[in-house]
Amino acid sequence: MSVPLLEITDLTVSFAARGKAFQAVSGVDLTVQSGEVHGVVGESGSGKSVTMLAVMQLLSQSATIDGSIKLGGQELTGLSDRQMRKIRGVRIGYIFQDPMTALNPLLTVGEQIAEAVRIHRSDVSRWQASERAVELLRLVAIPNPEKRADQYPHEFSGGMRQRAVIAMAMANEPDLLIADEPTTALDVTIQAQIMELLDQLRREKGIGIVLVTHDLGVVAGVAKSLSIMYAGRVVERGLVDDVFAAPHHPYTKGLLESLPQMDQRVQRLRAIAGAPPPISARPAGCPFHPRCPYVIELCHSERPVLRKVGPIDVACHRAEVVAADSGALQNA
Ligand SMILES: Nc1ncnc2c1ncn2[C@@H]1O[C@H](COP(=O)(O)OP(=O)(O)OP(=O)(O)O)[C@@H](O)[C@H]1O
Repeated sequence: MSVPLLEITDLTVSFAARGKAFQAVSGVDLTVQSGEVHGVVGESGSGKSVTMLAVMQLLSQSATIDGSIKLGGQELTGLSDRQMRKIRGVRIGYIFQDPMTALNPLLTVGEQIAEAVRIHRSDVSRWQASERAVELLRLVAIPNPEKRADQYPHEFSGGMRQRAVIAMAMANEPDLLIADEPTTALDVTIQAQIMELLDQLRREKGIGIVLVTHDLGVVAGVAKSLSIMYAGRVVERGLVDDVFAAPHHPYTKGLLESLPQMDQRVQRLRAIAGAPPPISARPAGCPFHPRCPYVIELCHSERPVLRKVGPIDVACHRAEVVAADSGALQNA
């Protein structure tokens, strides 16, 4: 097998507060291959963004990173700021949640994309960069890109703005695109169009994409593999088809059951009761145990580690029972 595009091994990120260190992310392993979309899914506070910001080395000074992060085999932890600048925006493109924070309201969209090109390429003239901006707007299927390049962000709709941000992230033909909740602020139809665009970039450019989201439904159509995060850890991972066919972790099963489905037989959606724990108060044993319908005594004291059950890696003492229930539901 070729070298993975992104290989995170045993990543732990801690934040210092009031003289103590709290782990936001603990022992995370994550692998993304070129040409695939990998979904990273979990509720707010599960550590998705912290993991991705660790890859970009954009975490605050109070963060300590342990473990290994390799891009195409090259270790990123320990690189200087100067070295990381050559990786950010060039080999890795990052799409933030809210396009308005990524766009400067005072510059035209074309100027901003051109700037993203020129910041890393001193050999590109102003004129060439403007041409490239138009080309990139065309790549992300913005109609009439020559005219659109001269407009300001407020003249774009929400979906168009997100396309412009994707164009900016693609400016230097990165190998990896990290999309952090790229469709949260958009309505469902536009969401689907943005997902289609990301999938098209994957197919045409062969890039790897990490799609960060709290919504399992978003990854369903576009990701090949996924990691489910809870309380700073990966609790389940595998191919999307396998996980959807029979989730092995009660948390994943809960996320799936709270999704609206087209062929809805169960009329009422079930949300997972309770809330994820804050980093300062993560429970002993399995971090999900206070919310888990499958909880047994063991879960209070012993934290389950990821293990292989069928085609899936899962961190749950009761994975076999959960999988059997999930499979039974599918076949009902
Ligand atoms: N700079 C920081 N200092 C202290 N704690 C932090 C810092 N940044 C993040 N955290 C904590 O780390 C945990 C994980 O946060 P993270 O933003 O990665 O979650 P997330 O899964 O991406 O959620 P969301 O979907 O809300 O962005 C949270 O409990 C958060 O409060």
